Amino acid sequence: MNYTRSSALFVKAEQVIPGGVNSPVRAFKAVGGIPVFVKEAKGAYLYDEDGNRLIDYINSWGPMILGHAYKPVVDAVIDKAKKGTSFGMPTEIETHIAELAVTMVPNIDKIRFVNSGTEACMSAVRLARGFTGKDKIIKFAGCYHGHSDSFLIQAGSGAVTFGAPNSPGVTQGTAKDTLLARYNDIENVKQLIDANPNEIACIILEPVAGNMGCIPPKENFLKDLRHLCDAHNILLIFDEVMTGFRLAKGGAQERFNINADIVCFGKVIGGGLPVGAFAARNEIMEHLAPLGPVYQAGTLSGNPLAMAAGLAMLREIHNDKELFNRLEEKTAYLHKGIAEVLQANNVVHTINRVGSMISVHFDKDPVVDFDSAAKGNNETFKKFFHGLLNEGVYIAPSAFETWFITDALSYEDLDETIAAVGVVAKTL
Ligand SMILES: Cc1ncc(COP(=O)(O)O)c(C=O)c1O
Ligand SMILES: NCC(=O)CCC(=O)O
Repeated sequence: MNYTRSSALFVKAEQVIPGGVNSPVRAFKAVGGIPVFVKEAKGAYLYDEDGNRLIDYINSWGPMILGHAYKPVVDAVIDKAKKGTSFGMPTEIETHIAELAVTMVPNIDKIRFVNSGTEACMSAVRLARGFTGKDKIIKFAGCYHGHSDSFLIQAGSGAVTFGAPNSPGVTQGTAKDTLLARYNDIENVKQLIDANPNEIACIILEPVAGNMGCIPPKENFLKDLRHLCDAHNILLIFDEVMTGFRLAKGGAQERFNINADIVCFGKVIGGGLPVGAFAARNEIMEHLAPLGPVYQAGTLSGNPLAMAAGLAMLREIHNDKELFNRLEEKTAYLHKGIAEVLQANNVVHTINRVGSMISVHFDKDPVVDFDSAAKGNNETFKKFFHGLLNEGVYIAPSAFETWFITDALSYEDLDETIAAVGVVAKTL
């Protein structure tokens, strides 16, 4: 593989963009080397500026569940763009996507659209505080809820990849209201609740963690959190920015049959355009401006292009009865294939998978929380990453990320990927 043009473009970008990237996870700092510059993408493939074809397992970090440049989504955006790109006034399409989302997702009456997952989670916590009249929140080490101040406390994803899970710039005043728990450890959550009686507004979590690799919730973890929240007048917030419209039509709530009080969305709901959303029952959403006193706003919120992309995407997902089965089967096939070749080459590993989220960890022990994820051998991961890139397979340049499987992947693509892992495994 030749990356001459990517290298040249990166040098130029570094002159005018910090680190040459507009989001840190795109940099290759944790694995070394030069980020690949994309020229275009179609279906399961990226085509970079040097003319390389890569099988894509990042998929824009989740949104492209049906593949890149998916025709119904692209057509909807082109059609809308011709009619004006932003009005700052209500449009009918906002109601259409809201109606569809409320139909697909359990236990929500109303949904408010914003521009990113960060905004969705930030607003959801403000709403929970406004609704309960309490200040503190519980979050889990290794979970990532975007880059707003309250969440950059032992945050996962790029924050941990680059060694700043507690970012400078977050004030002590803000940090003291975020209590930190261990993922999958219900006793730890109980201790925090007991130590802060009547002070906790909400517990926010990724119902399947995807920002420290993929970590499934242990049996009963979500159910026990639900019971604790009910017993202590705490709102349960599911951050479904990754899992929403990916693990099932109704996301993790449907898949695990647990109701959250507020649900956050991003990624898939925008079809690849900048969209986030948060949703809840009427009783909670009535506290939001202009109905209630909790303020939240946005010049570009509900933007017509973003709503057109999101609506086209949700319609496809809603109408395709077999989509989630296909995704599950493809991901299970990949899981089995990778496990076999790593085992055959005596590479110590653990693979986690839920639905179409999967991650490979270079450690023999189960990966169930942040500490066990951080134990993975990063030197092996670096070789694995670069080895796969050299074979034309693009995974996230960090061990603290999940792979996202797209329906555009064929079984030939999966076989090619497994063969590439086989080649790389010999070098680990
Ligand atoms: C679970 C989760 N929540 C929130 C976010 C923040 O979303 P965004 O990057 O759109 O701000 C992300 C990813 O970025 C995420 O994975
Ligand atoms: N796990 C990483 C993400 O989901 C977000 C990507 C970004 O921050 O650019």
